[in-house]
Amino acid sequence: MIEKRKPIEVTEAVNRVMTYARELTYEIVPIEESDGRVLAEDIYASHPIPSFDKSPYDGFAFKAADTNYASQDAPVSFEVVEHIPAGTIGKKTLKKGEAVRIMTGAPLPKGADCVAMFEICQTYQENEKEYMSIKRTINALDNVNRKGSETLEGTHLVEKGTYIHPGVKAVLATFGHATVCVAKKPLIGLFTTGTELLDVSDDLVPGKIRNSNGHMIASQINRAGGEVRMLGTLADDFEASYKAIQEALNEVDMLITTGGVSVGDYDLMPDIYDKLEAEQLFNKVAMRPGSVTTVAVKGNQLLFGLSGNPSACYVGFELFVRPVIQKAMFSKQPYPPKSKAYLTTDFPKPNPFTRFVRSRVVAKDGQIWIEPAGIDKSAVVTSLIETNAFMMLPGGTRGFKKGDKVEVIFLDTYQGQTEPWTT
Ligand SMILES: Nc1nc2c(c(=O)[nH]1)N[C@H]1C(S)=C(S)[C@@H](COP(=O)(O)OP(=O)(O)OC[C@H]3O[C@@H](n4cnc5c(N)ncnc54)[C@H](O)[C@@H]3O)O[C@H]1N2
Ligand code: MOO
Ligand SMILES: [Mg+2]
Repeated sequence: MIEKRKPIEVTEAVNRVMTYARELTYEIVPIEESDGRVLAEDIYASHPIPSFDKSPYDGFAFKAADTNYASQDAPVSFEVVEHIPAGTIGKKTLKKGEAVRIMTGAPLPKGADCVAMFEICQTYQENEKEYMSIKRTINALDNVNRKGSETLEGTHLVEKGTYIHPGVKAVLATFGHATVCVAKKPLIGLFTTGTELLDVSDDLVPGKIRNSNGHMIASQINRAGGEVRMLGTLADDFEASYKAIQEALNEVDMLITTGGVSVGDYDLMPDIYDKLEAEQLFNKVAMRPGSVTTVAVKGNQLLFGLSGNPSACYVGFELFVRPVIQKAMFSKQPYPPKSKAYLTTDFPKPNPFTRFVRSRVVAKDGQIWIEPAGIDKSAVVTSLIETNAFMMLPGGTRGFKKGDKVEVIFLDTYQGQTEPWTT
């Protein structure tokens, strides 16, 4: 008789794991290499934006008061005393009746307090001098992009733990961050286990399968922002596996194994954890797939024993490993965001445990819809092709109907949420 495992709720399991999640360290990289990294520092505005009063248009700058009596019948004329391209400071201080020809982005000259676009100005020459006339009044500060109007100096703009995407990068460049302080990627060791596993380049032979979990999890680690150390495949041999895992722990921040966590004769991971004297946080979770997911901790290192079944392995990673990676990289929103969507089709399966259906989410006619991405079985790999979300169906329910509103957990996003969602 094997020992019967006691399942715990998913939220409880996530919370137990997160108790051991800790922030790691940082490194400095050139801004060019910061895409997809995570900020390890808060970013403040080191100067106002704009940093000077500037023209938002190609046109003329002058004193607004000079147009007080301008009208269709009584245009007001200005002598154009200077041209100011962007990047150039005007030399003149404008006097009454004078204007400068100014380009978008150029600083307003001294004495000017407004801009008029070319389109509402007439230009002409007289006695080799350049003039501009205008037929309407302009108010002071009209068409002036004021210093600090976008951002005041000292404003807290980007929070430590933010994923660096093109918008964040633009702000980093704006404030002169040629190098960026980013979270060091947590180094995650990865073993696949199973005597049945072939390498991706091997020919298929009877009874064996190619190792898909290794490449899948490596890809999930990369997507989550971690760094993977591929440690290879372990045959189902206790001593060799124990030794390899023990040694690997010296080299990585955390360790993932796939397979060998259930109750089979060759499922060695539980005994390996025992021999390592690692404390098992749980070995059964009230979820499908991935119920056999086992997480242990040795010292301050987490050991994730993900299921061997591909879909279960995939779900186990997203629910338990990804938030730990996010936390390691200073994220204040480490959990995948949850919302609601409408089911496109009946889902008649009863759910004794909380079910995480690999699903495809689409926005259609102003609503979010969700549908299973393929066969809903733990051993299935092909349903992962179109998976961009999990449909989270609560335990104890008897199936759902087309049009029902269900909970959805998004996977293809770098914006997480602060609190763990509850099942
Ligand atoms: N008597 C019971 N049997 C099983 C139970 C149970 O509760 N009682 N749970 C089932 C569930 S649920 C799952 S999920 C699996 C979990 O199995 P393991 O995590 O122990 O994984 P393995 O036995 O090593 O492999 C399971 C399955 O996955 C294939 N596999 C393994 N590694 C890979 C890989 N790297 N790439 C692709 N496929 C892989 C392996 O060949 C097996 O078919 O246990 C059930 N059994
Ligand atoms: O761990 Mo199993 O995936 O629940 O099917
Ligand atoms: Mg097994």
